[in-house]
Formats: sequence, C-alpha cells, structure tokens
Amino acid sequence: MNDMRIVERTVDTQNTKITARGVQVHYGTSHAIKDLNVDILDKTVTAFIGPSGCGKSTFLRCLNRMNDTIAVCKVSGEIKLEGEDIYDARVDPVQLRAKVGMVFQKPNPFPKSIYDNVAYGPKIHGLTRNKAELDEIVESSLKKAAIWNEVKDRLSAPGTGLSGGQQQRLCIARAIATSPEVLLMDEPCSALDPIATSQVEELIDELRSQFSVVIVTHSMQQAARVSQKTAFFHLGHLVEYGETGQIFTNPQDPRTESYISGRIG
Ligand SMILES: Nc1ncnc2c1ncn2[C@@H]1O[C@H](COP(=O)(O)OP(=O)(O)OP(=O)(O)O)[C@@H](O)[C@H]1O
Repeated sequence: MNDMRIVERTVDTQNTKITARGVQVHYGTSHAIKDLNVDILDKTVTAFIGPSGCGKSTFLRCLNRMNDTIAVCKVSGEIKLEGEDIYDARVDPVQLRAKVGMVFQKPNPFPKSIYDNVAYGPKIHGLTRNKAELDEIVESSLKKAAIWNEVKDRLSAPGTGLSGGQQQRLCIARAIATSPEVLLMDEPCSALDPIATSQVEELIDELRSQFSVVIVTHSMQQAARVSQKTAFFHLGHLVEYGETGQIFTNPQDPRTESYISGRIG
C-alpha cells in the first residue's frame, strides 16, 4: 500500500499533460477500448505497444479526436488536456488538432511545395501577421525536424518529390509548425528504411525536450530506444503502464511478460 502511494506521488510531481479516465471506444457493437485510465506526461516519449488489433491506434486517435471522422466510432469517458475536457462541445476539433499534432504511418505531404506544406497550419490558424513571421516559422520548424539543411535551397519544390524519410521529417515539421503541446505518432517509421528510421528516432528524442510525444510502435526495440514510458495494450485493455525500463525488464502482468518475450502477438 505504501509503495502505491509513493508511485502516485512520483507521477504527480511530474507534469501531466493528458489524463484519460474511464475511456471506452466502440465501433458499432465492437468494443475496442475498455475502461482505459492513463496519465500522459509532458516532455516525455510514451510508447504504446501490444499485439495487432489491441486498440493502440484507436486510443491514440482519441487524443486529438481523429475518431470523430469515423461515423461508427463512439468515444465515452473523459480525456483532458491540461485539465480541459477535449470532448467538451465548445472544443473545436480543428483547433484541438493544432495543439495535438499527428504524424501518420505513411508520410503524407500535401501536393504542394515544401514551404507550403509547413506554412499551411500556421496560415489557417492565423498564427502569423506577415510573410517574414511565416518564413521564420517555416525555417524553425524545418530545423527542429532536422531537415532544413536538405531542403533550404529548394523550398518551392514539391514535398512529394522528397525521399520517404525526408517526407516523414517534412510531415513532422508540418505537425510542429503550429506549436503543438502534444505530438502523436502512429508507427511513424514503418514505411522507412533503417537509416531514415534512425534519423526519425533521433529526432523524436530531440522533440521530447519541447513536446509530449506519444508513439504507437510494433517494434519493441524502437519502444525501448525512444521512450521513457511504455503502455502495453491487450484486447482493448491498457494492461500495464510504467517506466520503459521496468516494463521491459520487470513486467508486473503475465500478459506483458508473454508479449515482450514473444509468446503473444
Ligand atoms: N475504422 C474502424 N472501423 C471498425 N473497426 C475498427 C476501425 N478501426 C479499428 N477497428 C477495430 O478496433 C480494434 C482496434 O484496432 P486498432 O487499429 O486500434 O488496433 P492496433 O492495436 O492499433 O492494431 P495494429 O497494431 O494492427 O495497427 C480492432 O478490432 C479493429 O478491427
């Protein structure tokens, strides 16, 4: 019992960015997320791991209301960003997604120039007053996404003309251009080769100093390399959540143990 209290205090002293309480997700009659509770910390990389179909992407999409776009999907329970209920009727999902950015499995640059890909978000959200400010955001976002040196001489070239790894870093630049508080990444390296993967992993580590990063990954090695916290999902339940080192070396639940030792999944 004492130990439990110590754990709670440790979590409270760190900055919690997102709290989820009693979250349930249904697709029609199919129950995809079952009574999920979690605190996601600021300036931390949190990895969601677990076998295929266990609900990782579904829960990730709850965090910026991307599930709103799926007609059969119903989300209940409570999710708060910095204490504010993101499902409150007054919250505009488009504004929310500027604060909780997302990077997808497959790099998906807009069919526009490199510059316009990054400038798009700040423009539609009215974050700049003039071209000079917009130029500054585009440059700083491309620098933070570690792709500036590769594209600075061809900002008007199409984003779709870049390599897969460059496109994914461009998509990361696009996501951070609106100064989000949280960056959600759904298997961001699954379409990349090992070199591009390691570049994106290094970048994730750097982004942690400014954002709360949540990454869904099928690779336990990747979770171990990039995250400080890991959540293990199984059949719609968040089975175990803790320090990444502890989850991989000393899992408390037999289902986590089976997964990390390769017996389920
Ligand atoms: N758009 C959808 N419509 C209906 N059911 C869905 C939809 N998306 C996901 N599901 C179902 O919800 C459950 C969880 O799926 P989800 O994609 O969240 O799992 P996952 O852990 O991310 O899987 P994977 O690792 O294979 O990407 C699965 O049973 C899946 O079939």
